[in-house]
Amino acid sequence: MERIEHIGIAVNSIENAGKVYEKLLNTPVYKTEEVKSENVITAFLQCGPNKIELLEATSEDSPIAKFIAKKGEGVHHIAFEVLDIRAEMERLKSEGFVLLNEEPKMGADNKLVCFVHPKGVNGVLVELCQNQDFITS
Ligand SMILES: CC[C@@H](C(=O)O)C(=O)SCCNC(=O)CCNC(=O)[C@H](O)C(C)(C)COP(=O)(O)OP(=O)(O)OC[C@H]1O[C@@H](n2cnc3c(N)ncnc32)[C@H](O)[C@@H]1OP(=O)(O)O
Ligand SMILES: [Co+2]
Repeated sequence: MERIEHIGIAVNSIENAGKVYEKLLNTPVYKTEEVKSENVITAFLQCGPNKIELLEATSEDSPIAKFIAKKGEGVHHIAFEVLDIRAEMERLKSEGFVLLNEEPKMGADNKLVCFVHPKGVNGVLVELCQNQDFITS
């Protein structure tokens, strides 16, 4: 794992939360993107070397809608940057972690992503993400 790439925050409204985080971090939302496969709209703000990813559900069966219904708005996941996502997925599987997708899938910001079940990580949903530029195979 290289570094924390982003922290994902589940919000009811990207528009409203975007304004709050722009004030908090004193920097503008630099990108918004819909990720249809996850049923979310995302908005990104840079915070030093890391990013904050705001996530709004686009449907009731979105993981974000389910999370907010249970726990309310708040920190949803921590994403770690990896150089070789497939190798890291194999390593985590061999360590007994439960992966939520068998193959890397496309996330926001041109990244390949994989999620690790929160039950095995002390209640924290973990995302692995690899910049597409790092793909070697
Ligand atoms: C935009 C793309 C990408 C990026 O590029 O950055 C993203 O970040 S997408 C983010 C949204 N996508 C995901 O979260 C995908 C992975 N998540 C899942 O597969 C599911 O949400 C889940 C984690 C497997 C939970 O789904 P499910 O089992 O259907 O929901 P439940 O509500 O029944 O939860 C079971 C259990 O897990 C706890 N839970 C759920 N979400 C979280 C969470 N984010 N952090 C911590 N714990 C979580 C939930 O509370 C339940 O616990 P118990 O009640 O104790 O059983
Ligand atoms: Co994320």
